[in-house]
Amino acid sequence: MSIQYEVEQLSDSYGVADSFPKDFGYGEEEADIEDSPAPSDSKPRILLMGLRRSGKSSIQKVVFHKMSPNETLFLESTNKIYKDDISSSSFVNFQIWDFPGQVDFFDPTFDYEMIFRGTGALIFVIDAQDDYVEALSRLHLTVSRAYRVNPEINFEVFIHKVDGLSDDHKIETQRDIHQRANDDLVDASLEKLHLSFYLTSIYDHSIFEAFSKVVQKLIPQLPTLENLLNIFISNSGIEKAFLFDVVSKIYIATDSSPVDMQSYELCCDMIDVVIDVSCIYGLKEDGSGSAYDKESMAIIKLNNTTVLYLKEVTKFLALVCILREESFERKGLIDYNFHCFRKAIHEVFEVGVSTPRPAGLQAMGSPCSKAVALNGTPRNTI
Ligand SMILES: Nc1nc2c(ncn2[C@@H]2O[C@H](COP(=O)(O)OP(=O)(O)OP(=O)(O)O)[C@@H](O)[C@H]2O)c(=O)[nH]1
Repeated sequence: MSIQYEVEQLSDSYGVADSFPKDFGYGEEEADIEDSPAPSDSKPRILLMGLRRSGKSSIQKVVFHKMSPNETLFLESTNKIYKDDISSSSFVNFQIWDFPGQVDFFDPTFDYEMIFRGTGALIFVIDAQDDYVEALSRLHLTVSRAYRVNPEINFEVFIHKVDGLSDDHKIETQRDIHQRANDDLVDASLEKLHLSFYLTSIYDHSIFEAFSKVVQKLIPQLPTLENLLNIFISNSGIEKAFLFDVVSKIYIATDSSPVDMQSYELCCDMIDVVIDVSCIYGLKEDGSGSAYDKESMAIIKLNNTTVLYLKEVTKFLALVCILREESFERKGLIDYNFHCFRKAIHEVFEVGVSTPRPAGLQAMGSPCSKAVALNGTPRNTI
């Protein structure tokens, strides 16, 4: 599949970036369990828990630190809570807490009440390539304790390392784990505790897809974002659009049409290409500057008449669209609608969903509602 590649934001220098640009770097801190929480610990958090060697650190490094899966083979075992505050470089304004596999809930110094009270989602990682009886027992202990402290937590189970299983074995393993985990909850009269299950691996996009679903549940503006995307694509002749968190390739929202993994993977690959090329050619000689800013955009034309179109939305978010080449001939219309869309997104996050529809959305419902559809007939959008 040959591709033509136009990148608008190319610097005139050829500084070679030795790593992901600094403004995508984010603070990392290690702390003992006993450490008193710093103010930043008041942020909602996603906890990554599970037995030793289940894959927690690998997931965090691959998703939020652009580590290649093969490098995770050399990760050292975690013996402290590893708190990764990614909000400085990611839309995901959460802290990812990577717990060491041997956390003992009965340790009096372990303040699990403080931990669970500020938790938005608890991800329990199970190594599907290993015997998971002990993992299921630890899962039950963990979620039942967390639920008693904070029943609002979203409980997510990553059935991980499925790359080593056949398709039949994957389905059988998911069914077995699902059945056993829910039977344990019924036995403990915890039927109201809902577990969500995902088949994941760091060696494909399944881990990004699963994390996307986890994060979307924690975004109160999600319905508004989906509505904006639906209006945008229907008035622009676009087939599919994803709102991506650039650093993690998590999509925080998409339009209402079904998500097929091939489209999602194509968009993830486009983000990787754009950021990697921008890291090499988009920075100044001294390595300063940003590989991604409000001028960032990219167009990739595939040889199957599909066009991938990437546009910056905020410092952390990019819109990636998939459309037909003939639709892309109306780029002016698309860019005008994108302008309204981008303005509305900024207002949604500035104003929050609790207030009346922000002006940006009204723009989507007034000038943009006169946006001429691709077939040339104006139609109302809202
Ligand atoms: N095949 C496969 N291996 C994986 C996957 N994810 C992680 N691993 C491997 O599993 C091993 C353990 O990964 P870690 O991320 O260190 O596991 P952990 O849960 O953080 O372990 P502790 O730090 O001891 O708690 C490493 O060798 C990883 O390369 C996966 O999706 N598939």
